[in-house]
Amino acid sequence: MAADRAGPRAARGGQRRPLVDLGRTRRGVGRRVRGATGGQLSGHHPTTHLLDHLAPVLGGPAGADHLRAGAWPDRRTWQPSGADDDSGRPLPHPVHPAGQSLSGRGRPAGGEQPMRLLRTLWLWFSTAFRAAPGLTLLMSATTIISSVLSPLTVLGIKLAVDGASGHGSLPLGIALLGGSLLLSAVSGSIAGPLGDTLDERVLRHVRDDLIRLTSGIPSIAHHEHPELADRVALIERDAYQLGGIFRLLSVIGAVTSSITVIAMLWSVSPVLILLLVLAIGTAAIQAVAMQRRNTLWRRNERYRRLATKIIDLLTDPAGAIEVRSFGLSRPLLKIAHHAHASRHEPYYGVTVRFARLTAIGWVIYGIGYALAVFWVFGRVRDGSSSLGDLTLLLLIGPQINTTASAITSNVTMVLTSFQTFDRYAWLRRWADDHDWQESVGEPPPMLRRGIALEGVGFRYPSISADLSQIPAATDAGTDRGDLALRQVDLLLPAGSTVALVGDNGAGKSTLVKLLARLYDPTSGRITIDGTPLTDLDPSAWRDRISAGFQDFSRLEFMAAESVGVGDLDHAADQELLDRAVAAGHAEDVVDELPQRLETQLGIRFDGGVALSGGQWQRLALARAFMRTRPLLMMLDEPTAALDPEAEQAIYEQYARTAKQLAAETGAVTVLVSHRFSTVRMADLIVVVADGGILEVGSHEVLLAAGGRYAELFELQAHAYR
Ligand SMILES: Nc1ncnc2c1ncn2[C@@H]1O[C@H](COP(=O)(O)OP(=O)(O)OP(=O)(O)O)[C@@H](O)[C@H]1O
Repeated sequence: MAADRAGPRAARGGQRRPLVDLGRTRRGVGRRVRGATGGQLSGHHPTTHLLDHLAPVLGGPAGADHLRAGAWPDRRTWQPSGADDDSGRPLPHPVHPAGQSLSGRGRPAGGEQPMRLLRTLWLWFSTAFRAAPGLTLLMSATTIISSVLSPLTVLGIKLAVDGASGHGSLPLGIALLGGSLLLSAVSGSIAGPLGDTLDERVLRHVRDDLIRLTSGIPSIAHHEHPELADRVALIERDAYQLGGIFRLLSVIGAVTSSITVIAMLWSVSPVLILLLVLAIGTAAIQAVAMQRRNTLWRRNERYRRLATKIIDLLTDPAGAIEVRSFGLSRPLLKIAHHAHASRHEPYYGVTVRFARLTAIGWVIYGIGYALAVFWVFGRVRDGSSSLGDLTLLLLIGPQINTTASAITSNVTMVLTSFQTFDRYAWLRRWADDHDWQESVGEPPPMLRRGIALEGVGFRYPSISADLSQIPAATDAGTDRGDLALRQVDLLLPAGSTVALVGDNGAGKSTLVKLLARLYDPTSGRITIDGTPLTDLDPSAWRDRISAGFQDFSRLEFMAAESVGVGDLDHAADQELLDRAVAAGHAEDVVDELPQRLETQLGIRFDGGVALSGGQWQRLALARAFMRTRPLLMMLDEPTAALDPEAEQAIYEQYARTAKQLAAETGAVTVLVSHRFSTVRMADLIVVVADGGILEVGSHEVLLAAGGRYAELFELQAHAYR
């Protein structure tokens, strides 16, 4: 069987779906395996499977023999996909490196470019001022002052030497020298600590803003798109570069000091300007190397995310059992090691290559400088230059390469910071464009007609190659293609309980997520009593939803909070809490806790207690019962971790709550379940298949119709007989 499966895969050029997909942006990417997932895994050693699937992600050979045999793949052949290998060879996957294009895939049109530049510069200025206005002004002044001080010191020495040898004004030289040394000492002593403090304030400000931006976006699309995830990770990583605006001013400093150096060299002989040119050329090689390394870091961000994910998996107690029992620790570590290597090795290659070039450059500069000193020495002897000229050249020698390095490294730093700011600005725009601010309507106090899906089609954002396409108004074709849902027309009548059934991957949970407006449909619309869901304020709508999910969160708070956050406005209402705990059949769980609802959950906290999967699920269910007037109650296989007795009790509770809510608010209860004994209690059963609706009707009607529902029901009933 395994061999059979390997055949077609091999024929497709080994393009297998990676287990951890971090950067693919084409059709089919990001979709979970549908249907017989277990079948796919069987026949493979789990480790082999894992490595087979990860190989394309890492850009290595599709097979995992090299790892199975314990042999490391030749890293020279392991260029990460999309990586800049400097060889000009075509790269295996057309990866869209994070941070290259900032609005969709293409570069912005010519007219947009200056505006974007101005917006980004404005963000740079305003970020520092918002974070620490006084400090920013002080640091800016200090930076400008210090940048002219050191050349002035040298000029002061030249004047003093010339004055002492009777060729100029000694007092002026001494005054200039003393004044600049004094100022230099003062500004130097405050610049360091102040600069660090300013950087730290800006960093904190940016981090807070990032959290606000990403958690403030009402949709969850940005958590799922690999390119977006890369960008957010890069902004977080490079946030320190968003530091004080004084860094931008230091470029002005570098320019002024180079003008001073040029003037001083010119005063000795214009030929000596060549020394500065030579130094700038060499420093530019250094700067290009730094840029190359930065580009590599950015391009290979996906490897860092992969390695981090693996380390998290290895250290997370929740995954520990599977990792250990499948013997995944070693292979996972190897993969993490390779991910790191794929990220670091090209970096080292660039570093070594450019280090050689830079060394040669500085040797040439050194020889040039020595020749210049001999030449000026000769001119002093024949009287065409003064002793002050020679002193100036001797003193300015180190200044020349410091100035050259300062110019290039400042320009590089500004460009890099600019790119980071550009990404930051892009994220802010993206958050702005996706904040659904235009949705301001309030949901009705109670449902009269119901919730309707009209021609709803949906493609997951992770499948959109282009970030600007989230959400995209694309057509829902007849072929499912990339669509998780296609042309769904369905009315969920007010006051009804609707059960969604269907195979794994049919689209049931996707429907539920759209009802909660975690995403907007790609086509078609959802209406609430005739009002488009997109017109309703997303928070106001979510305030009227209560939900229990299969993938519930284990909120390691105090037990009371873990339940209470189901309705934040009433999280401290003891009566509500007790009612919700009773409705979620979590009383036993709470009774067993040492301080009942006041107990800290989670063993990683002081005095925290561990709960079993079922106990966590009961608390999650209690959370779902906190809201008292929902318009929509969604239960997506919320009892998977419960024993059959508890499950039955919970469903009876749901039925009672659904009836009560139906009478009070006309609420719709949507239930996703594979258990037909539960499903049959629903008023309406919807059979979902391949992203569309196959059958709709009551249990009796569908059974009599003898279609897919009847088939599935019989199958399960037979299994229980
Ligand atoms: N976040 C996601 N990004 C991309 N594709 C997704 C995502 N979640 C689900 N899909 C894909 O959408 C399709 C429908 O998935 P959905 O979770 O809705 O199925 P389901 O009917 O709830 O399945 P199950 O019974 O297994 O829970 C599947 O093909 C799945 O691979």
